[in-house]
Amino acid sequence: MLEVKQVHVAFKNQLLLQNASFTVEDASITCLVAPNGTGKTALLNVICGLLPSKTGGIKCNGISLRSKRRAFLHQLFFVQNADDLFANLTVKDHLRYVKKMWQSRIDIARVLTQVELTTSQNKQIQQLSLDKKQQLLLAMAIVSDAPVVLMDEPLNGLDVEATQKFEQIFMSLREQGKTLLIASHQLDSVGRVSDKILFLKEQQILTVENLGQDIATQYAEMYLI
Ligand SMILES: Nc1ncnc2c1ncn2[C@@H]1O[C@H](COP(=O)(O)OP(=O)(O)OP(=O)(O)O)[C@@H](O)[C@H]1O
Repeated sequence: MLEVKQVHVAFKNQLLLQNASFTVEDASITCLVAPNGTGKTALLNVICGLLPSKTGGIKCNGISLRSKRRAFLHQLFFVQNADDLFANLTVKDHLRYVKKMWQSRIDIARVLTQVELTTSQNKQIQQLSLDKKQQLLLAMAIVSDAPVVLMDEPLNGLDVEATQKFEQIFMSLREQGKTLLIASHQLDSVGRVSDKILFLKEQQILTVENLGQDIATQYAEMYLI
């Protein structure tokens, strides 16, 4: 379980999160939804220790980020932006690196097949289209075998078929017991895969169970009306 308690994030004159708290249950998919620039990426960065929170604390499976940072980070894999991949390294280089860093036993060849990247495994990142980079980021998360995966806009740049494939992989990871926290603007996908939705509004997190209602309508009521 991921527990975020009373985090506070601000940049210069911009307050993004104030005493924001929520939990993410084991073996679940939680989606983080909010308009551009409200702080979704900042929150993911706080959870994985890349940005400090002035107050509160974060625990993953009972391990505190503040007091046991290394053990905490071993529990997580953060799927960041495709721009953060190393341009001159290959797909396979990235997967080998993750396997080593997370001391994982996951078979890279199997994951390459799962995400349909086998034929691109020896290509450098600079040769890849955005959808292939997104496939690689997802593959890295799977190879890490981390119990908790944070993803920042993993569906950006994907067509309908690739989006469906990603949704299936998210759900199969949940079946395997993985915990996913996904920031996304793709509200249809959010509706199909999430157990809970976190709406970031007025520096707070509002948690809503996904009971099959229309997410776009909820989003409009929350932010547009
Ligand atoms: N390192 C930083 N220094 C200063 N301001 C920052 C920094 N990182 C983000 N911001 C600002 O914080 C605000 C929130 O940014 P963030 O990227 O978290 O939003 P977001 O909800 O993820 O948006 P999007 O949906 O567009 O990805 C933005 O106004 C951004 O310019």
